[in-house]
Amino acid sequence: GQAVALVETIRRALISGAPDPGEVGGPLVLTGLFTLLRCLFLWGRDQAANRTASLVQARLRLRLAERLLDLGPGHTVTAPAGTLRTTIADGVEAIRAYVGFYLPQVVVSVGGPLIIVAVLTWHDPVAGTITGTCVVLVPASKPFWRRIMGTRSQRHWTAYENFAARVLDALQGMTTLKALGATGVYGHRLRRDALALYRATMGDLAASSSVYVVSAFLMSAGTSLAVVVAAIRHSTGHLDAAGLLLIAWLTAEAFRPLLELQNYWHEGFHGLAAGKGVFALLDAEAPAPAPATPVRRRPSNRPPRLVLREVTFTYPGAARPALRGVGLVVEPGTTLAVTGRSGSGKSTVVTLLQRYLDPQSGQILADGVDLRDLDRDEVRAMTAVVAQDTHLFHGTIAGNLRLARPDADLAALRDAARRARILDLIEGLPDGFDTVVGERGARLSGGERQRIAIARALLKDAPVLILDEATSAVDGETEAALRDALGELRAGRTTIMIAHRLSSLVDADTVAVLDDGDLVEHGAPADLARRAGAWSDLVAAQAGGAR
Ligand SMILES: Nc1ncnc2c1ncn2[C@@H]1O[C@H](COP(=O)(O)OP(=O)(O)OP(=O)(O)O)[C@@H](O)[C@H]1O
Repeated sequence: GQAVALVETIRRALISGAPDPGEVGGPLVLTGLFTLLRCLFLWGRDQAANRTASLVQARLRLRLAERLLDLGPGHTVTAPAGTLRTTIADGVEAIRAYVGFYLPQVVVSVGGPLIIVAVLTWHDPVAGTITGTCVVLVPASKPFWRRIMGTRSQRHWTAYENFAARVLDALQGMTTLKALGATGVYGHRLRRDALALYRATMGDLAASSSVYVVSAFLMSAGTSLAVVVAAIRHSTGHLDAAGLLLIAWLTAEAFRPLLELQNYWHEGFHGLAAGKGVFALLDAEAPAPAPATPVRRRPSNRPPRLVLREVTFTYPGAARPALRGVGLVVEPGTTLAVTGRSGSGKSTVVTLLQRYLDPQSGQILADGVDLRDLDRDEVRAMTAVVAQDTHLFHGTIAGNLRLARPDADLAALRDAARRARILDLIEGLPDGFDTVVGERGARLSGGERQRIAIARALLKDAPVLILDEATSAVDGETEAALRDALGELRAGRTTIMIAHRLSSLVDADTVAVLDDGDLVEHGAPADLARRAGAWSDLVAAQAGGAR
């Protein structure tokens, strides 16, 4: 519209040689209106694109976060945290360009040129045919490029994910790397990954600039050809000067959306490559899927009787089972201690009890109900864990404690902290419960973090308690105090306690000794001590080690 009105203005003003303001005024106003309308449409397009892209991004992030939380730690057994981070942060960002700019531009690039070519053909069939042919040729060459671009973009994305995962790993393991003096070796790996990323990026860019050059050539050639032919037709009297002007303008306009699409092509392919990771995560099969019709265990706050019945579990990709036909019973309110050599399967018992993963065969029952049939929220609510490596989130101590019970008031927090023998320490800090603990609780010692975990478990007040090397990070004096706190925590709960140090198992009602995934001994500590079995061997080995 803009082109037609402007050419009409020029035709009336200059070409016809009669610049009558009355005659020129109409098309001139129309030109102004069309120009304004075009600006408004462009603004509207950008607004709509940005809004759509932001909405898609926000919803995708939300769904991915929900999915990740739903998949739980069982999923990270096979997917490195760095890759997941890249998928959620950068992958969704790349999809923004695909959804917000590339896809709308595809619509514009199909609709716009079609309309313009139709107007051109109606005006001058020869110019219309030439422009139409070139307009079709540009996208027709795309399938060939698509294959090359698709592979290159995927390679680039994979290299980017690897590099990002490596950097995150280095940041998380910085202390270990420094302590091992391995920063050089690791730096070398980082350099190798960075170089691979550089090569993949260059390959990707080379492919995309080749596409750009070929398409730009087709577009320029098409425009020039149409104008040259129109000029010839003008010289032979088939076309007037205004018609020539209109063809020159409209031909350029017909290619403009294609040129703009070209600019988004590269980003579009990044979005596609990133999309694979995003959709793979959304479609990932839950390692412990929710039951179709969940069963409720009532009353759910009563300590349950836990039974492991012939449980066999093999980690994905592992050559041999981590647990083989393990059968155990933990009576309500009693404590079972699980011990055994390193790698014997103790932590795997804990992982299965929390239902992060499901055993391939056998069952884990709580009051006779298979964990697989329980509502997953109930399984999570049923257990509190105090682990060897307590994770504290960046934030205040109160915030970390309230993760266990969001509605806990200060009095409840103080009570839990007192029972976990950590109240004095917290109140001695400059901001008390509002002290920020730093990322991963870096400002607190291992023992202090563990006591905060005990306070957290006390607040959660779950009927099943899992203690995974709970007193490993504290000195002898604190351990004695902690043992009291843990005794209090264990009261009235079904407890599974994992420990290497046999001294921390004396409070257990029963002991299970694992060896290489097999349950080799099971019974009361006093009975086991009388037998010359695996337990006695462990005691003897530890006594020897101590000596
Ligand atoms: N994510 C995993 N993928 C594959 N194999 C695993 C994985 N986690 C553990 N394993 C293997 O399963 C077996 C049991 O491991 P588990 O962590 O349960 O032992 P553990 O008795 O808790 O050891 P530790 O006392 O050293 O913590 C080991 O052989 C271990 O190598």
